Amino acid sequence: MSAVISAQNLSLTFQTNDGPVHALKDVDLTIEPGEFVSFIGPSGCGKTTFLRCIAGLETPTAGMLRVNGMTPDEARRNRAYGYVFQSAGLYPWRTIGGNIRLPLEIMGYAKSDMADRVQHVLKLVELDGFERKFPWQLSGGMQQRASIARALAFDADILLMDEPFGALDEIVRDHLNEQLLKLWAKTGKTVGFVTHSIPEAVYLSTKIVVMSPRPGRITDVIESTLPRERPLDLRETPEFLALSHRVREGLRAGHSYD
Ligand SMILES: Nc1ncnc2c1ncn2[C@@H]1O[C@H](COP(=O)(O)OP(=O)(O)OP(=O)(O)O)[C@@H](O)[C@H]1O
Repeated sequence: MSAVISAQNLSLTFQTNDGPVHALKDVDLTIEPGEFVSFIGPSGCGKTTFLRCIAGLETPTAGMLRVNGMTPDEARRNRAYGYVFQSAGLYPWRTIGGNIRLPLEIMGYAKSDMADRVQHVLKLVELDGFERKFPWQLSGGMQQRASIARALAFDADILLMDEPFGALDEIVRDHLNEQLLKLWAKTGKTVGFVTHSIPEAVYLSTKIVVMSPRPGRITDVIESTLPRERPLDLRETPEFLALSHRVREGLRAGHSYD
């Protein structure tokens, strides 16, 4: 099986007025098809920068990065991924259906195909019936689901998600975590997911990447031992707590508390 994402000695240094910022240093990581990989670490450890490198939105200063065997730039032009941001980023003057359709319109999909795709992804995120609503008529959690639907609409096999549920309350977040796992099981996508939450990372992932800042680097890669089927109460099991403990220890070791 060939890797979906493969990074070797990947570094990215930003030149700023205050001198160089080592956002990523010697990052090595392989992500296989169908994995759900979370990136967790304190602010500034390079989580977003790494996701943006995968997406071809930042250019690494050293090392090798391949996405579906291509350079990130080629992969981006091949529409290899859908990207979900922290804020849903829906256009308020477009309906939910109109927002999901927008990338498809830009890519030149046929009208009937677009209509089918919109229906299909709305169903996947359990928003069927909301096509004609405007974003401001939906709750924060529903808006985030609509933005996931938009990222799914064009069949990219990679889903990159940058703290998509960070701004939501815990109960809504729990629900969306459950839904996301179901969606992942149904679609078989490879997911890269940035979070600050240990329970979220452990609950969702097949692999947890712990990162540390200054320079931004990977300090631990944890293969999950949890089953793929994950009811929410799995979070109270000893196995879940042991994984959480390992993530917390990793974060503690790399944290400077300033
Ligand atoms: N365009 C840029 N120019 C200069 N420095 C940048 C730029 N983008 C990011 N950085 C710096 O690179 C480092 C890594 O940033 P990044 O946003 O990837 O961290 P993060 O782990 O995602 O943080 P957070 O959890 O706060 O989102 C930080 O020190 C940040 O200030």
